[in-house]
Amino acid sequence: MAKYGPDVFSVLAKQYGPIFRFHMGRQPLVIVADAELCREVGIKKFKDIPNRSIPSPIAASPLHQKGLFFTRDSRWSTMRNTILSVYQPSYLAKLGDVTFSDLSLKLATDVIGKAAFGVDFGLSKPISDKMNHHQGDNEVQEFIKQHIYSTTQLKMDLSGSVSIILGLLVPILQEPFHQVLKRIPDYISAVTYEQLLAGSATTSFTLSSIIYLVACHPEVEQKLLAEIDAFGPDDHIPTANDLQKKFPYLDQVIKEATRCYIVSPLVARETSAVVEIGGYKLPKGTWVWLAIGVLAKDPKNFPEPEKFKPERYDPNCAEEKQRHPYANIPFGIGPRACIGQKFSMQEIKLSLIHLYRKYIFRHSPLMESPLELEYGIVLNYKHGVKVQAIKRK
Ligand code: HEM
Repeated sequence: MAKYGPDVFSVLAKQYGPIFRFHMGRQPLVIVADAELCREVGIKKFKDIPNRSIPSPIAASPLHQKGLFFTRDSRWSTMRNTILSVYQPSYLAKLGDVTFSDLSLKLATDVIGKAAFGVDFGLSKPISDKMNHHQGDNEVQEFIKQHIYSTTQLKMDLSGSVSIILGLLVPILQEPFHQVLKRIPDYISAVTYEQLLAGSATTSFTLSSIIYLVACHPEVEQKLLAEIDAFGPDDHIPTANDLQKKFPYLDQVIKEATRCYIVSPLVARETSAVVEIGGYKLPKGTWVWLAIGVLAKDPKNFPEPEKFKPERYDPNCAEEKQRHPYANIPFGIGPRACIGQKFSMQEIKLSLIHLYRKYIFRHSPLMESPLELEYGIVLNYKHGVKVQAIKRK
């Protein structure tokens, strides 16, 4: 099998069309790579395909199966409603000011730490502050260190055989995860840990993508800085409402960056009854994987899909008006979509506003070009996004 890398589903979609069937061993699997069909799966047929089915080190842990990702039906909906209340925009406003650090994973982990656990991990504080900061239990610090290690070091090998390509992990890579999960009952439940897992690597990847893309598009940078500067002086902190309404260009930049670098190229479901999608009758127990990474690069909806053009999301632009509403769904689709969407959008906006008020960024000569990606728990930058920060004014 050729070495495909993260674009494996684009290659398969070109070969087999927007919906194609597979078997993984005896497990029937359907891959969907078209906006309209994804809508059908996500909304119309949701009742028939409620739970996830991507094999992963997370799914392998019996403890984690108690979390939101892998529970079903009424238990899932009770849990989800409880958790959702934490991630309302007004809740983030109450958390106060967040300072961006060059390590966005630490920043994102800190923010979730405060929101989900009410604990200040202090990861993104300068070292001098950390010395004075109440660190609490050493074991908690050790747990967080392991968490950061697991989120960055776990790899899915997408260049191996089909079964590996389709998401199975080399068992040895599961070990760091098991180490982390073993510690959880002492501190927090599986559900809260899930928030940390789902909310840190994803948000950090998106922040890094934006910094990377804006740094090599001076016209975008100029427009973005103008919008941020026009909001007011540096000590004028935007409210939740300001973030939603007063930064339309920043919105476009974030949407376009999540399209160019989609953090989770696959979204998964499993049929719990016979169901018909796109003319196929799928038996109960079929895995349905939505290849949302392929959608995001579909030239029908995004002409010149490889180009970074935030203006394509301008509400007045013809491209935006004609586009299928589910053409780019980086947070998934339907009742089972990401619970942290609004929360992470606010977190990303607030971080970027703070950041661009003080700095602009240029690519470091130490960074490879083009950037190399790899699969971890979600998509990740293989060698990181390396930039030089230049102080403004
Ligand atoms: C840029 C940031 C993020 C991206 C791109 C992202 C993406 C996703 C995607 C694609 C899914 C699967 C949706 C589906 O199956 O239809 C998902 C689910 C989920 N996300 Fe996020 N996510 C982000 C941030 C967050 C944050 C900050 C949190 C927590 C605070 C979070 C918590 C969750 C949870 C708990 C689920 C499972 C929901 C369920 O099964 O009902 N995510 N996310």
